[in-house]
Amino acid sequence: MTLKVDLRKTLAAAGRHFTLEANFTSDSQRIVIYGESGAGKSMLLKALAGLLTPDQGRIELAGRCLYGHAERINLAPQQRQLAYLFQDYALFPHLNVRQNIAFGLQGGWRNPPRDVAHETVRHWLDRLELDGVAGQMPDQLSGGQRQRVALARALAAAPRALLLDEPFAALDPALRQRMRAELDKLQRQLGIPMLLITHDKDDVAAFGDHLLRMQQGRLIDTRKTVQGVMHER
Ligand SMILES: Nc1ncnc2c1ncn2[C@@H]1O[C@H](COP(=O)(O)OP(=O)(O)OP(=O)(O)O)[C@@H](O)[C@H]1O
Repeated sequence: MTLKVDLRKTLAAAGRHFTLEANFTSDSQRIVIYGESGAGKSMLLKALAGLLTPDQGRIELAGRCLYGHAERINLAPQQRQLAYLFQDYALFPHLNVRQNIAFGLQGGWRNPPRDVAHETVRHWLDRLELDGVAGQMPDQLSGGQRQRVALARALAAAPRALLLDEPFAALDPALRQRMRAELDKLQRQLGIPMLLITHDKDDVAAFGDHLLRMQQGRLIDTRKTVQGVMHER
C-alpha cells in the first residue's frame, strides 16, 4: 500500500508561526517519523487522519485521494478508514472494555449495551486477550490493558492503516518493552500498514523500516539507518 504525502500547513498563535512541510512517498508497512517534542509530528498525523486541514498539497493512500487541495477533496476522518491511536488512548471512561471496542465498529455504535455480544467485539477481545476484563471500566485496567483496548477499538473498524501517536509513552519502561513486542507481533500477523510518530529511539529500532526525520516542521526523508539514529546523542 503506497502512501504519498505532499502538504503544507501554517498555524499561528500569539504572534508565532509554525509551518509544517512534509513530502514523502512510502511503500513500507512500518513507517516511523522521529523527532523532538514540538517538531510537528502530531500535526502531520492529524493532517493524515483528517483532523487538521492542510493549506495546500495532496495525500494519497493506496491510489485513493484523501486530501487534494487542487481537486478540492477533503475526506472526513471516518471516510479515510484510518485508525488513530492517541497517546493517552482516549478510552471512554463511562464505557466498559466491551463497549469501548464496540464503539469502534464500522457504522458506529453510539450507545453500545454493557453486554454487547457482537462477533467482531468478541474476536478482538479474544485476539488481544481482554476476555477476562471485558466488563471492567478503563480506570480498572492496567496500562498495558488500556493500550490493548485502544488497539482493539481501533482495529474493530477494519482500518486500512494504523496511525500511532507515541504509543508507549504512557507506559512504564518494563511494560513498554513488552507492549512493543506485542504490537510488533500483531502488526506482522495482521499485515496492517502502520505509521508511528515518536521521540523514542527504541520505537525507531523496533518499527522503523522506513524512517523519516521531523525537524522544526520539516520532514526529511534521509533514509538514515536505524543504527545511525541509535548512535546519535
Ligand atoms: N493550534 C496551534 N496554533 C499554533 N501553533 C501550534 C498549534 N498547535 C501546535 N502548534 C505548534 O506547532 C508545533 C508542532 O506541534 P506538534 O504537536 O505537532 O509537535 P510534536 O512533534 O507532535 O510534539 P510532541 O512530541 O511534544 O507531541 C509546536 O511548536 C506547537 O507549539
